[in-house]
Amino acid sequence: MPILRLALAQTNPRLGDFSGNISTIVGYVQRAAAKGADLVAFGEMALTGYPIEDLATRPEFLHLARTELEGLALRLLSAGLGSTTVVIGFPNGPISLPATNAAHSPTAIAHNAAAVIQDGRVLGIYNKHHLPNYSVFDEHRNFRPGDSVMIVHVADCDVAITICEDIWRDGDLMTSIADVHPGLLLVINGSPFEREKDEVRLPLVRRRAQQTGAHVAYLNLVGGQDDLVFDGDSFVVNASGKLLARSPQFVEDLLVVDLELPASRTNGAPIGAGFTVVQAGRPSPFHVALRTPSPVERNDDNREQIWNALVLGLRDYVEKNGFPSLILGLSGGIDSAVCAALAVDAVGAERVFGVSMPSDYSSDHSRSDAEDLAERLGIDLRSEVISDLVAPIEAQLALSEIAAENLQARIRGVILMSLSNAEGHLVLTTGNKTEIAVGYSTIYGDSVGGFAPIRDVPKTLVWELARWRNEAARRANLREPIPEASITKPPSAELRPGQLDQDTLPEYDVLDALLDAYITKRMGRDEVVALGFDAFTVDRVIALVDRAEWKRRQGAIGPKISEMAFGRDRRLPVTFVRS
Ligand SMILES: Nc1ncnc2c1ncn2[C@@H]1O[C@H](COP(=O)(O)OP(=O)(O)OC[C@H]2O[C@@H]([n+]3cccc(C(=O)O)c3)[C@H](O)[C@@H]2O)[C@@H](O)[C@H]1O
Ligand SMILES: Nc1ncnc2c1ncn2[C@@H]1O[C@H](COP(=O)(O)OP(=O)(O)OP(=O)(O)O)[C@@H](O)[C@H]1O
Ligand SMILES: NC(=O)CC[C@H](N)C(=O)O
Repeated sequence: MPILRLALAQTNPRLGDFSGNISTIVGYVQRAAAKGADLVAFGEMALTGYPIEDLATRPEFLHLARTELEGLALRLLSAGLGSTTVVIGFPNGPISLPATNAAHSPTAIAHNAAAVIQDGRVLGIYNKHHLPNYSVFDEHRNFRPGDSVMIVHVADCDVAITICEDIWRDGDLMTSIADVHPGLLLVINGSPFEREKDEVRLPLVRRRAQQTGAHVAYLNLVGGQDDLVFDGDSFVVNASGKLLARSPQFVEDLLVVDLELPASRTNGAPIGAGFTVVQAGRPSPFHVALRTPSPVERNDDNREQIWNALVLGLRDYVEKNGFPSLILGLSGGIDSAVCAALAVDAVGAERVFGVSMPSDYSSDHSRSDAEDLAERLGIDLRSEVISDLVAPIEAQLALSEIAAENLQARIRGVILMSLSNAEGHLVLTTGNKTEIAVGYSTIYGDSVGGFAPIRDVPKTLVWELARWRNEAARRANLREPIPEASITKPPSAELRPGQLDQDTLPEYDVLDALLDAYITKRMGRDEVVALGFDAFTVDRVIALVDRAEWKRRQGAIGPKISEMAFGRDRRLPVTFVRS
């Protein structure tokens, strides 16, 4: 049986940075070729970054992508890497610019595609069949579906190529692939992280292996792109679904494996309508057997995965947008403490700046806990007392009650944005998913900021993550980054004397369970009540959630970690009458 030496390049592209992405790609092909790989695969849209959204409707962008793809093929050839077969995701648009500007056309003009490159040329292109159009995906808006099945003949083996959503759907594509009996099904992905999604992907891939009788190589992107985090976690299973090799999550990686596959049935010759067969590899030279690495030991602790996803999402937002540093208000509470710890893990303590902004109602511990946090994290902390800034506005406008309370949060927002303008920091807004759900924040106040690291993290999970992060530090014999007092104190906005969150909101464990039913599980009011929640509380919470939609529309983006994040995942009208 022939042996295919397969390399999966789990890269972190920067969207639109063709020259940076191509340098990375050439580097990975070089490393893979040095290990004798016959085939090197890159992720979905690894050339451009993913998702490209409406850039897929811009002819100039598509034309540039095509030119860069052809340039990559020539660059690989001139670097002596021409004989290695490369599969890479890119947007496949019209080769020449149309006379009229197709960006104004309502019809998609491009395919979400994978190119097969060898000997300085693009040998073939596979266009994704199944375009996801749910959750965060809008691929029917931006792409046309493909209709041909692709088999690449390489190293005496047949390799079927698919892209991400293709393997999530039963039907003709999977059946057609099974009929050809390829040795390997290669699926290149841009599959965003969600907690527990790995528990869906692996069984799905195993099922496809058994259905097609082929080994399956699942290759994912890694990195943060706006509100999405790609976790990598690429892996290979054999035809019975046994896990052979696996890349780590949340870092770039090159996974090289030897796969003993059935000999090619196509021999690179055409096999009929609906199929594209690409003759790529020459018979592979004699391989010195490779010791396939045993699959990376996975720590299935959900909290660790979520923490790492949040860190990567924040780091890549900062680095890919070129921010030198981060700034956030430190109240001594748990949300700002967790955001600060994430920030330090993402970019290092020297690039994180905290501001304590006490008011007349701030407790002593709000200051001392913020100081303790800053000291533990090794970050800069300055103090800006807000009382003298609040007083004249409050007096001039004769503000009282909620208007006066919110003014304090707004003055803090002004301070943070002013320091951002003056010193160049990106402002982090510290709102968690629970508060964002019920609108428990001051618009243009504590919701001010450019990135929201925990916007998809419910309050009860914020506490769990804080405990996990401290445990991780203890296990490594390091100092716990988050003061215990910030974890155990009752949450308070401290906008009036003695204010507690629970004066206004149900207990957080009840509230989070209720929100999970209404938001994540999309249950109706009666279904939520039937779960055992008090009907009055259900009505009140649902009303708060629905009424806060306008605030969410204006909120900063942040990493998605759940199956139902606010934003692209959950799109509801602002103006509507609830019946
Ligand atoms: N549909 C809609 N479209 C456009 N605008 C709409 C609107 N509905 C209300 N508005 C506007 O919204 C304003 C009210 O919103 P906003 O000014 O935010 O104020 P509001 O939501 O009334 O009050 C903020 C709440 O958040 C709490 N808070 C504040 C700060 C921090 C924390 C914390 O613990 O982290 C909690 C605070 O205790 C209070 O309960 C109205 O004056 C109105 O102008
Ligand atoms: N005294 C303060 N000094 C600095 N920042 C503050 C202060 N009070 C509030 N903030 C900022 O406003 C955000 C909202 O804080 P608030 O205390 O109102 O509620 P919270 O949602 O419980 O947050 P936290 O758990 O961080 O206290 C804080 O996370 C912090 O960034
Ligand atoms: N890019 C895609 O096609 C992704 C869709 C797929 N179901 C996933 O999230 O893994």
